Amino acid sequence: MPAVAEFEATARERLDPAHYDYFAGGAQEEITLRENEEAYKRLRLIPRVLRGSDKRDLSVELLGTPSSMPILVAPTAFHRLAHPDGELATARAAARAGTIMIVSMASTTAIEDIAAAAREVTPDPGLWFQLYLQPDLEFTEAIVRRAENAGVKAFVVTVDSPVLGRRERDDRNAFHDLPAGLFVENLRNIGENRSGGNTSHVREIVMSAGLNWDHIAWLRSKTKLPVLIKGVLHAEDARLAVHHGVAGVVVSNHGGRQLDTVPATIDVLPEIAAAVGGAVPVLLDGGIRRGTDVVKALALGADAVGVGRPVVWGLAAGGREGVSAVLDLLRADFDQALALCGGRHPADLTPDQVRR
Ligand SMILES: Cc1cc2nc3c(=O)[nH]c(=O)nc-3n(C[C@H](O)[C@H](O)[C@H](O)COP(=O)(O)O)c2cc1C
Ligand SMILES: CC(C)CC(=O)C(=O)O
Repeated sequence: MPAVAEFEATARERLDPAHYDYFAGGAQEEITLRENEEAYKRLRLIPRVLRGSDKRDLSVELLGTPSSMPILVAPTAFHRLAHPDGELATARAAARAGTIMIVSMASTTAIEDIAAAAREVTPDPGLWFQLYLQPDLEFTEAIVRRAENAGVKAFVVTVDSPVLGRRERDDRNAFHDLPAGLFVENLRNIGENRSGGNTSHVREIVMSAGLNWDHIAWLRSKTKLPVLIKGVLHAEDARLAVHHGVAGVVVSNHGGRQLDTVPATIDVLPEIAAAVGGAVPVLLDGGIRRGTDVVKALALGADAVGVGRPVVWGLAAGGREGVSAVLDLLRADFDQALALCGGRHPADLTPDQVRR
């Protein structure tokens, strides 16, 4: 079974170089981008023995959503740049794998169509929706309603993007707009009354540096669904998140695409897990490429991990089949690493099994 790196190599051959750079790249010198993967290579695993690790069960439940494994599809934008089937292919593959797909608000397919594709595969797919809270709260609320009506089961608010990071590859390639015919479909036809009745109007996503905890309280007052925040790196922010009633925390540096030189997520996970103290689920993404990476993250306190680029590489390499192949590969790799560590279930892994 090919490794994630081989899917990346195939994707690179198939993609327009500017689009490959958009997916692959990080902010500025890409120190954090590299660090996310390098940090795992510095960690060593200590297996437990004679624990009867047959009959493994990889399934978890996160905030009421069951998942066949603790490996989720992290939200990534613009899947139709990677493959013509775009998010439809990703959603079908995630549904087939029985795992949660966190749909990016910046998807190039409407959430209703994504949900319909997933439902072709399974009646009750685990779809969550990532939000960039827009300064126009009425507009944001309309997106929230739209996603709820499509059947999403949680909202994941990205909080690491008060402004967009500077991606120098995109600057060099002058890649700043979607090609003709591709749109951020979730922002189509929302608030048309205020834009003069133009029904094909698609607004641009704006990053809002003005966001604060009151906006999280506002969102919680507008939806009964769990609200997670994504992009936490400071233990005090994790504590504040619990204090403010957030349902879950995603330890993320946006795959090294926002503030460069922040640490690898795996390196801040222990302090964040300690700060949260089990009050809410802790998820992590960034640099997960192997089953042993998943094992390390779970051992150090994550309830589940997200994969961003590996899914995009699978999509670009082979559409739905490619995404399925990547998810199957990560599942098999994790299952094997878990067995080798003496675990039967994700929760069996403990911090003493990881050494620096
Ligand atoms: C091409 C690309 C697009 C992304 N788009 C979004 C997005 O729309 N919303 C978001 O919250 N995070 C976005 N992210 C960040 C991912 O959710 C995730 O944090 C990151 O990809 C994890 O790192 P990995 O790619 O090493 O797995 C994006 C990442 C990439 C690579
Ligand atoms: C629309 C974008 C801002 C998507 C994103 O989060 C990213 O490219 O990292």
